[in-house]
Amino acid sequence: MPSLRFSPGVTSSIISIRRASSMAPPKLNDPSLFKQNACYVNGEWRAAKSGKTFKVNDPSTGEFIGSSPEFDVADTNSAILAAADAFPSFRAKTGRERAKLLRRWFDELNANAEDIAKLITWENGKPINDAKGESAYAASFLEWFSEEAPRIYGDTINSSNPANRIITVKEPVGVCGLITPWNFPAAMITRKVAPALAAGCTVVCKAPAETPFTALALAELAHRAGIPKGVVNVVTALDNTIEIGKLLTTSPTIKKVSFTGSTGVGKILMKQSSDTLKKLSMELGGNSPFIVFDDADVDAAVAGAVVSKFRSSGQTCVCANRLYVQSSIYDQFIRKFTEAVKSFSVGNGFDEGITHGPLIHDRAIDKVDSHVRDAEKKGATITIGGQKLPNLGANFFQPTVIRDMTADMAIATEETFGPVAGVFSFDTEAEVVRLANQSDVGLAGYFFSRDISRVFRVAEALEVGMIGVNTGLISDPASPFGGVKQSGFGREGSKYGLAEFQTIKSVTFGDMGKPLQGKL
Ligand SMILES: NC(=O)c1ccc[n+]([C@@H]2O[C@H](COP(=O)([O-])OP(=O)(O)OC[C@H]3O[C@@H](n4cnc5c(N)ncnc54)[C@H](O)[C@@H]3O)[C@@H](O)[C@H]2O)c1
Ligand SMILES: O=CCCC(=O)O
Repeated sequence: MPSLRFSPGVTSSIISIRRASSMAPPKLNDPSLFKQNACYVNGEWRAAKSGKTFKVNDPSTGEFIGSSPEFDVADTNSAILAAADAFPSFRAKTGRERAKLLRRWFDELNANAEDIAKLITWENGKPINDAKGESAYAASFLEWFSEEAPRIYGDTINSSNPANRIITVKEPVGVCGLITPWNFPAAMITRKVAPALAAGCTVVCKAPAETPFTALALAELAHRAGIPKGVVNVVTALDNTIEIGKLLTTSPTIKKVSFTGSTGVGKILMKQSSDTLKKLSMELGGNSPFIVFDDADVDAAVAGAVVSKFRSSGQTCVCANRLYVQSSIYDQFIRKFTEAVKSFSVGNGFDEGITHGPLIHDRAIDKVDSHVRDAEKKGATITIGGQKLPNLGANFFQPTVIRDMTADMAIATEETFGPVAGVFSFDTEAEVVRLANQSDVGLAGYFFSRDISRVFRVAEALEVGMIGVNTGLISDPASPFGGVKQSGFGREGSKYGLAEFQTIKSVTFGDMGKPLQGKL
């Protein structure tokens, strides 16, 4: 298919259009990883009892990729029962045994990374190099938590009663319901499943309807790694999504729900979970501020803004959404940032040299377009991009930079989730911190500065769960990932990610006698 490249010196014009090598489906090295019409339940591949399926289309071409089962409540309940049956023996394994299973899954994923990347690009649209990066990122959670599994520690605590002794034991919370989004079809799953298994939990994962095939391929690799039947179950649905969400949040068998997605859906799931008082992790939407102070290295800030804003065509929850640049370097930043965006190549993620793919669907395009039109109408200036790209396909939008943004524009308060960088100007540190914090959500925040006291001041003042200082990329299995305010609660990755799947049991030993006193 055609691709579009931005030309230096010309705003948003096409300088190269070339044909893709082939519109044919990608060839997998191992075609058996492409699981159609079957979900993974109790170690087996099962169709929906109703026989119903839903269609999955390539967001780049609109072409049909394949069908996945439309699981209903009864089908999903069988997965919950399988996870419940598997729980007692899986929790009884030692941490070292669980570590070995996770490590084998990690090895399987790495051995099949090329195929997993192809599946990601096919159903999500991101460029193949980004998809390879995601496959490695997904594997990194399996590796990280394989290393955490044997290192689960409790405490010994001094009791208030001199005759007592207290210890704590970390236990797996139980059967977990996991719901993940399409923007990282592999990594959002392993970031939940790996700590769950490390802790000794079993899981039912509801894969997103846009990207089920990556999820099902991960299940196949878990199977090959020898993960016991029922420990990992992956179900898919489109029309029955809401019913399955209700089941996962109301079933008394499920003890924990971990959700990644929008704040609106997170609130619904949290309400539904209240009757059974489930443990919850909510990784929800963001509206990240990205601040450039005038003492910053401007070139580094531009590079950081490019990666933070335009990674996955702006479809990550930690993407910069509001860029604030200090007035004395505003014009310089805009010029360099616009130049950097001109070097992007937009097109089908399988094509050579493509840096940015499509958005996931037409609703995403409509939202992006409405944000751009709103800013334009209210007086902002587009320095590059700003239009849909129908020549490439229905889901393509030009990477866009907009200057002279003001607080009344939609981008100031709403997550765009697309390739649009709205750049605001500010004068003082206090002003920009106030603006940055004027948001209901608080997932990530970024700023560039070389003043060490400002670095600490601003990092402490921003109301977000994660901060990048002089970097636009903060994702790392070693770092706790999660938000504050209406970006949710709970952390993924790191030792805190494991704790989300554990409960703490205290054991008090009475009648232990008084400590020895006097001269021994
Ligand atoms: N904080 C994070 O770690 C993180 C990561 C990725 C995406 N996100 C957020 O996700 C949003 C984009 O993803 P989206 O538009 O697909 O989000 P979404 O909330 O619409 O969907 C996310 C997942 O939830 C499922 N879902 C939707 N409604 C449901 C319901 N009523 N019951 C059960 N499941 C339901 C969907 O099928 C999908 O699998 C953005 O707001 C983004 O910031 C957050
Ligand atoms: O979109 C959310 C996840 C992004 C990441 O882990 O870097």
